[in-house]
Amino acid sequence: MTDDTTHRREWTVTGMDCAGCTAKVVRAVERMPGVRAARVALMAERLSVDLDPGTTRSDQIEAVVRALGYGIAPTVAVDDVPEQAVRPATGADPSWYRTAKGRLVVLTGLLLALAWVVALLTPAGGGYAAFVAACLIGVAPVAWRAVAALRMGQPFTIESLMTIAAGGALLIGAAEEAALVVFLFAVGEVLEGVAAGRARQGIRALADLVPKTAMLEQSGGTRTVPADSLTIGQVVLIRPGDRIPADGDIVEGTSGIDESPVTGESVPQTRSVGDAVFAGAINTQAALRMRVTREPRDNTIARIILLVEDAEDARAPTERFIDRFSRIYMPAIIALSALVILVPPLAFGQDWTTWVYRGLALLLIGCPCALVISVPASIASALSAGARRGLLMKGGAVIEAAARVTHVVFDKTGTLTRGRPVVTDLIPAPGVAEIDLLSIAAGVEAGSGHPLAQAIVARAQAAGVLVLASRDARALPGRGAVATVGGAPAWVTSPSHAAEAGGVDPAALSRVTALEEQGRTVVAVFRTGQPLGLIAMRDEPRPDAAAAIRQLSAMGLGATMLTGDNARTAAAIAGEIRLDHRAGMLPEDKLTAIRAMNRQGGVMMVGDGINDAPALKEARVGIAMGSGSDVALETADGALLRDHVTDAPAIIRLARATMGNIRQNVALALGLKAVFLVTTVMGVTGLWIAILADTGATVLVTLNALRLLAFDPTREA
Ligand SMILES: Nc1ncnc2c1ncn2[C@@H]1O[C@H](COP(=O)(O)OP(=O)(O)OP(=O)(O)O)[C@@H](O)[C@H]1O
Ligand SMILES: [Zn+2]
Repeated sequence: MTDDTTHRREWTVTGMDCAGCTAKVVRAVERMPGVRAARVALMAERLSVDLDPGTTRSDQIEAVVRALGYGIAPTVAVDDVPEQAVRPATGADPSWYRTAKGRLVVLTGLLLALAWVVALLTPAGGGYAAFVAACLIGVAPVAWRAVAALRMGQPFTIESLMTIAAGGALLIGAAEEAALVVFLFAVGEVLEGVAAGRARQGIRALADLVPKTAMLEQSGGTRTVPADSLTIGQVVLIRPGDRIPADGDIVEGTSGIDESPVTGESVPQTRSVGDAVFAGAINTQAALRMRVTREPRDNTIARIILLVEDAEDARAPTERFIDRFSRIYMPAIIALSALVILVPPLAFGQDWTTWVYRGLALLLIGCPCALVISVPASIASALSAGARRGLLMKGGAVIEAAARVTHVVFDKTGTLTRGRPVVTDLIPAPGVAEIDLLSIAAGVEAGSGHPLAQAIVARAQAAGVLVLASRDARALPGRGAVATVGGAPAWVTSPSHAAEAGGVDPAALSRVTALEEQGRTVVAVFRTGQPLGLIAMRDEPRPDAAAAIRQLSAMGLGATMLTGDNARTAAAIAGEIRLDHRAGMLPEDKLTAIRAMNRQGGVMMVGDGINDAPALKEARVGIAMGSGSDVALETADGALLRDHVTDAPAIIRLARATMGNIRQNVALALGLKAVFLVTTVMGVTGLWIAILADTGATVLVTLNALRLLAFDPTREA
């Protein structure tokens, strides 16, 4: 996005409570010269701007945002000082009474109380003047913000509606009510801020998991250093009970690691020398030494937080609809209120004061805060509720698509099965020694990352067999691998591919069938025209795979296993887990199958992301499973960080609950508006009820969204 003259800059902006606020900031900044694009992440309180610093300086942008009534401070200049690109772990929001909006509540409240006292003591009308004063002083900062927005080309803001309504009320002599409205408006703003802050904290809590300091090993002992100063290759000491300060590999010690903060996995895992551990996890038992493998800002948890925060930008279609709706809604209400003020007195000779009053109250109904916050509040709560259990979704669009899924497709290896096949049978061809079969096969597979390859190499190492050196190693996707071993090309492939190449002796094929019917995967090893034998492996289904499929069908969802493995092995495994399957699929077959299913409805594909990234992309919703797959987190639409198959139904449950919550919120916000629209025009409710209704709706909507934080998607309904 950024070219030579454009730089991306980021700020933390405080005081934004709803999408109305973010729109105001974005529109104001985007009008400035030299600004290519401006984006605001509401829950992350982040403004990022691509700008040409030669045309507009950062402090000019800051001045504009401040004029609108928000706080602003630079976070990072991503491409200017990359080494500082660590977001400060911000703590909780400041207490409400320390914010500008909080001070306005105190001020307007005191003025109102004072005016009431004056009114009691001076029945002759001194009270009226006191209410006028209270209203004017209270509305001044609001009017100031309205003027700032107006100067930036935004006439219709909540502040401008407020200012007109309060000013109009004064003109028709309703000073007491005007002062009350100003006070209630200030209270509402604070309540909205508190509610939005609660939603934010769920995400921030993740950042607080990484300890601030680390014990760096140096010649002559350890030294306490800030955790975000660690660099790759440094060795740190982690005492039992400590949190791990960075992603790294253990170089000394064995301990139980509680990864629940990062992945949601609640059972501590035993980790030992050579194993990877994540920043934020807790070392439960023994002291460990660990070598840092990732810069602090690339830590898995830092990437999860970024993903969750940025997810807000991937807006749900519902959300975009509401944005468009509220853009029409405000002007429409203003037009309606003009009609209410003008038509009855002019056309029907009715009383001006009554209808001006009703028109002004209608203006306050025009405040779309509750409506515009209804979707992002639910989404933010859902994202952080999911993140705490290792269920990640990249934003509202993914949540919406996941809620509509009708069919779930699973990859077999590493998803429904453990992905750690174990060699069960070695069947050398006549005249071939078992050792040669194994050492040649391991030689071919040594460079491959395929789970079958790893099983063969592991078996060779365990048996103390020399792994022959190889060159020109190459994968035959969906079929096997080939390499030059000991001077001659050698293959390890599926028996069917080997049969075509003349690399299995026909007598062996019945053995293959028998092994495959037991759910084992068989590969044939051969050189040009010379069969060397068969190797059988078995990859156990994950313990919760069958439960996951049962849950999915209870939720009315279909489930299918796609595998490159042969039909008999696939049928045996699918029979154990009890789901539909399609076998013998080449990677491109998987794509075609998913494309066809996409046409019939929403398909979610769950895979380990290692060799099925294209299929994950093709599916309506692609979910990568397993914390190990770094690539997948970036390319998929979401991820299940724990190796639990039951998290697939869980993430759909979360998505469905979120969409349900959003529907409730939209209905609540629109319903309340509709009710008070009618009562206002009929004159049943007045000015201060109108403002109370808007604030009340905003608070109700946010509270309802916060219920999602407590929703446990892993529990069956
Ligand atoms: N490196 C390899 N060594 C031996 N056989 C292989 C190798 N790669 C692929 N094969 C053969 O090709 C088949 C399909 O492989 P593919 O990688 O497409 O599927 P998979 O990952 O094993 O299973 P799934 O599709 O369920 O993930 C395997 O069952 C195996 O017979
Ligand atoms: Zn707002």
